[in-house]
Amino acid sequence: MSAHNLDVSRETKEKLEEYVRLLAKWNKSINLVAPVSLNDVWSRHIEDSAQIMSFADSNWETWIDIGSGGGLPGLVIAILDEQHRPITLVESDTRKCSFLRTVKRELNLNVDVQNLRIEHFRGSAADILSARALAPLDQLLQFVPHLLKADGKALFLKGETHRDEIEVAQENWRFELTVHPSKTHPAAGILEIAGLKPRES
Ligand SMILES: C[S@@+](CC[C@H](N)C(=O)[O-])C[C@H]1O[C@@H](n2cnc3c(N)ncnc32)[C@H](O)[C@@H]1O
Repeated sequence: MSAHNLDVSRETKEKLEEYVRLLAKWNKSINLVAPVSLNDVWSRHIEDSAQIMSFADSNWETWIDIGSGGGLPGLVIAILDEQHRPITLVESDTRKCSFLRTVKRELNLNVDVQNLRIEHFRGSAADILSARALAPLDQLLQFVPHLLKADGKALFLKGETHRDEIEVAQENWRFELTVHPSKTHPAAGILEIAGLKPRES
């Protein structure tokens, strides 16, 4: 897999390639991704992040990515979105935020990097909320009422435990759920969640 397998414009391919170059460069001093995963960076990280775009309604106006780390999926979405709509990246680690701001500047991306814990974020709710490798679903859902509009959609990239996580979360929450199989990991899934309500005890 390389940027050349993605069906995007030449300019977008060049931005993705520059992002991958910066990720590999900064990863020598900050643990943005597991070093070994860089051997397969296009499939493990870029394609994995990019696949969630097709689950977002095309008319979304604002997007929040929480626990962005090295920008996965938030920066990949910002690069791929040819309408350059605003994306907020919430990340508590200051050094990772320096990386996110460097990529923003170098690639001229419409992202707002918020260096704080999600619990302290006081910005407006968004149409789309995303997270990858951040926390179990039950914990992620606690952030949704503050960060997602009532008619918005959450897209969570989950690993092989997602079925168990859904069962636990359903004890506390009611929600509309679609599980999309991951294109990059056979046991992984993308959880598309809407209409979240706390379950009454
Ligand atoms: C396992 S990493 C995943 C990073 C990225 N999403 C990815 O898939 O590579 C989790 C990230 O969430 C950040 N994080 C953890 N708890 C957070 C919180 N409460 N608020 C904001 N960021 C948080 C960590 O600093 C870390 O960068």
